[in-house]
Amino acid sequence: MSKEKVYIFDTTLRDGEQVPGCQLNTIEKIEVALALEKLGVDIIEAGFPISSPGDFNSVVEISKAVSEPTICALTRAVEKDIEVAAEVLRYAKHPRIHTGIGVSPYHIKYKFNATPEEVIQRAVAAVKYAKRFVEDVEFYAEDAGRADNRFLAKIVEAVIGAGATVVNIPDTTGYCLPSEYGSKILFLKENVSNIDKAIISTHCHNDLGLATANSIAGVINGARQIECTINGIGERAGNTSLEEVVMVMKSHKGLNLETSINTKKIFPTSRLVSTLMRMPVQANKAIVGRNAFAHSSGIHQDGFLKNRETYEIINPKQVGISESSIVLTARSGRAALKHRLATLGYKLDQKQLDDVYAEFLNLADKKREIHNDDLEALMGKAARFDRKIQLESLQVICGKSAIPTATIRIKYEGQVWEGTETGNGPIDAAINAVKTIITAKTTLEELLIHTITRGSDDMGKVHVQVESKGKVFYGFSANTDVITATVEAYLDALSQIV
Ligand SMILES: CC(=O)SCCNC(=O)CCNC(=O)[C@H](O)C(C)(C)COP(=O)(O)OP(=O)(O)OC[C@H]1O[C@@H](n2cnc3c(N)ncnc32)[C@H](O)[C@@H]1OP(=O)(O)O
Ligand SMILES: CC(C)C(=O)C(=O)O
Repeated sequence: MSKEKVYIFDTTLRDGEQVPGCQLNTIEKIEVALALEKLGVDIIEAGFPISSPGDFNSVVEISKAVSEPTICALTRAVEKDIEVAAEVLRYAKHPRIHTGIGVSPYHIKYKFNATPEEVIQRAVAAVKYAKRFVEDVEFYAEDAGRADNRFLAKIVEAVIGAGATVVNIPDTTGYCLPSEYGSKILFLKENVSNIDKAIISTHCHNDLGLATANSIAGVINGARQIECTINGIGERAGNTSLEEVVMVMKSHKGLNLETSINTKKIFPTSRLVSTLMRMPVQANKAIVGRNAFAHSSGIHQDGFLKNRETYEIINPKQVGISESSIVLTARSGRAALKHRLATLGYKLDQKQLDDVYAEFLNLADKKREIHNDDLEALMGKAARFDRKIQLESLQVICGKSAIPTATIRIKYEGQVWEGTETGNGPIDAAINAVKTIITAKTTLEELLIHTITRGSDDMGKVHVQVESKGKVFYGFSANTDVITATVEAYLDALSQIV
């Protein structure tokens, strides 16, 4: 059975741009419009031309720049709005006027102080007026989500009779449950005599987090256009997210619905909109969030590494993300650690892996995320697990007005030794404390401490150079505590001398 097409009506530049702080200039809007064209959207709602000279100009320029998608301009059921929209759309290859009026009891009573019959008359008059200028006229029944279904059917039938090519049934306040919204669309399919002459469109807001679910309920029940935005931006809690509805339809083959979206362009378009609108995408946002394809717990990572589909329903490449990621944290297991170390060129046997894993967990408990350079540091350290002199404990007193003092316990030749010494700083005190135990004649020639600079919780890496009897020995360690790292690096070098 061939799939039915669902038209994607993108309103990022109209409903999305209504978000405080997300306003774009004309050049930025053209950039987004061109990206939407490449993405494959069918309709771009470019703006509300009567609202300001800037918006007027943007719709003109977008109409000139974009050739494939239909360019749509929003209006109220007001003649002047429609005239202005018609004027800008003269430049569009495929123009559409989107006009409409509020249809819920709240809108009819409070916004318009009108009767339902008067609202129907204004709706019909607006559609007829728009038809004078363009063939393609979409009618929106604002707040249809809270409107009485019988009244909605009546107004929808009247505007289709007046020439509307698309009827938009917005859940303006994001109130509906998916079952209610789906039934509303079905009700229109079954109770509007001329419904087959128009396409039914969904336009669902996300006030209860149900925008995607409601839009999908809409198409399951017969709507064939979804209004949506990149990253789900829009008035208040946002609009339906384009990437979500498109990927729901692509993933659920049983729905038998398709869109003309080039899904590989989803991620780049999401980033472009986020950057230009200065609107970060939440990390856990479906499809395009930073964590949407990131696996961070051991059981998931192990399953994912055995077979991607164990924990992924979408291949990230399908949406333009090059690969999934494995984030190493204290919740990661050996499988993930082994995998990452292998990508860094380390092949470990089980014993080595167990040893590094123990060190890894110690570090991961202190840091939020373990990066490759942390692992390189750990591996440098792990290679020396079997050093002759082991640090058992270290306690340092330091700070302003304190005499830097270190007490150290080290294990050497099966015995534990303790020493305490002062110094001109905590590192000097710790090295002096070691010298009270390991008395071999050595010179600490060089001590290099550097941090990996991801923040104050990062690891310090320490390299030392120790001279003994004319020969130079190198020691290395890494630790979130740089004094401990320094002593370990020093003991690493001494282990090669004694
Ligand atoms: C559901 C949506 O419409 S989403 C789009 C929302 N986007 C915007 O509002 C942005 C663009 N809006 C604007 O720039 C301005 O609000 C304008 C230019 C449209 C109107 O500005 P103003 O003339 O100053 O009116 P104001 O915004 O204060 O009030 C809106 C008026 O439009 C009326 N109105 C609202 N919706 C409609 C409609 N669909 N059809 C007819 N009239 C409407 C209101 O009843 C009110 O009229 P009133 O002053 O007679 O009570
Ligand atoms: C103008 C209409 C489509 C709208 O944005 C809404 O009802 O939310």
